[in-house]
Amino acid sequence: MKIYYEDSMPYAAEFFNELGECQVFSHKTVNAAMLADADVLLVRSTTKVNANLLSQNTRLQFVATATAGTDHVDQEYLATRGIPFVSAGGCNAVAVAEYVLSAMIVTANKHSWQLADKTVGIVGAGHVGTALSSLLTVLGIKHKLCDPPLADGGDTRAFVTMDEIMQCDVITLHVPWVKEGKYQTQGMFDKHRLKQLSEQQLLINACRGEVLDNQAALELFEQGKKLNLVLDVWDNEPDIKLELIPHIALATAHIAGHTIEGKARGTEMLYLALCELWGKQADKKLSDYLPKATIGPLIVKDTQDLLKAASQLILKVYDISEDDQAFKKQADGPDQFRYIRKHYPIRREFSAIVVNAGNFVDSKAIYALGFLPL
Ligand SMILES: NC(=O)c1ccc[n+]([C@@H]2O[C@H](COP(=O)([O-])OP(=O)(O)OC[C@H]3O[C@@H](n4cnc5c(N)ncnc54)[C@H](O)[C@@H]3O)[C@@H](O)[C@H]2O)c1
Ligand SMILES: O=C(O)[C@H](O)[C@H](O)COP(=O)(O)O
Repeated sequence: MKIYYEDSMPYAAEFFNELGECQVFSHKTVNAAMLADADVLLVRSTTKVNANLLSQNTRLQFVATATAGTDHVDQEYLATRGIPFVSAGGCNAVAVAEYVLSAMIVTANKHSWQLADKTVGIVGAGHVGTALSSLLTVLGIKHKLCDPPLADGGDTRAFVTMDEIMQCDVITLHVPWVKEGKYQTQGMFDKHRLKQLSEQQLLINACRGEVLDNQAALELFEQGKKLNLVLDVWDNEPDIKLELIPHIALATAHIAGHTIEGKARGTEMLYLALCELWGKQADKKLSDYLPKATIGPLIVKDTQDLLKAASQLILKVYDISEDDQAFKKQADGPDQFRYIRKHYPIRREFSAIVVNAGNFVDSKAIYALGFLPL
């Protein structure tokens, strides 16, 4: 069996080499002829899987993406050919939730906000929204969820409307890119919604660029509107609107989910799916491959205030302002956008970091954020 996988999938050789004959490709050069003899195609979000790419292949029996988002895959087309498709929903939910926390802490420090007094509006209560909600609950930060598809489907959590979300101090977007229909998300934050935001609010987009109208944001900034935006994702990546970057409070290159764990979990999920499809015993696991963290053990300095103590720890593990500075310095076109993503430094999740909570008044809460006890 020939297994083709994208070169940006960590540990793909370790997971797939024994399952078949592996071929590695880059999204920049992959084409229909190259994939003509593939039995299995494994991608990340940078490879567009469609009729054109698969036009010379008649033997594919499995396509999968090691990502949460699936907008780069023409699933209708795969269905017409009866090719099963799997995605890695949830693989990087914790990474994105930790990214959002870092963005909130950096913003709070910059503007002397007390996060304990703020309310966070989470749009999209799937894997990422739920992971973020859990972290905010541990930290005692008030938050609201908006997810009409889940509400309509019988999810019993308390949901609010978008109008209520618009009143929140922090609004963070975790929806798929849906181009049309009842639950359309494309252009969800259009000029009308962006205009309603005040300088006191923070809007974070770490889902898909097309959910927030980038052109409208640029026009508002150019008219003098003050908006507090954190953007990890951009309209039309990698060829993004460079003029928008200087206006963005924290700007990053679609790396919110790029912890080692987040990316590698995606690979592991596809390995498990392929083993299941072929009725093979899965005998490999991610924990055998992940390196030990180079940070830590960290020590909790503050002994009383959970938010203060947690914020210090979180910024030691992941300080988004470092990514923001590097991005603003380097991003000058599509090649550079790709380069920054491909050469993203090693980032770990809280679960890889040992913390000595010492005499801290609420050590259970520290470990509930995911950190490892000493
Ligand atoms: N920046 C990154 O690195 C990164 C990482 C992971 C995911 N993502 C993006 O974030 C999205 C969410 O990830 P996830 O793993 O939580 O996906 P998910 O599918 O688990 O959750 C998405 C949620 O959005 C809800 N939703 C759909 N339409 C909606 C609407 N109109 N209004 C409100 N809610 C709506 C769905 O019901 C679902 O619960 C992904 O689709 C992907 O595009 C980006
Ligand atoms: O949808 C996802 O899972 C994320 O956007 C993911 O982080 C994209 O990363 P990429 O596949 O582009 O490396």
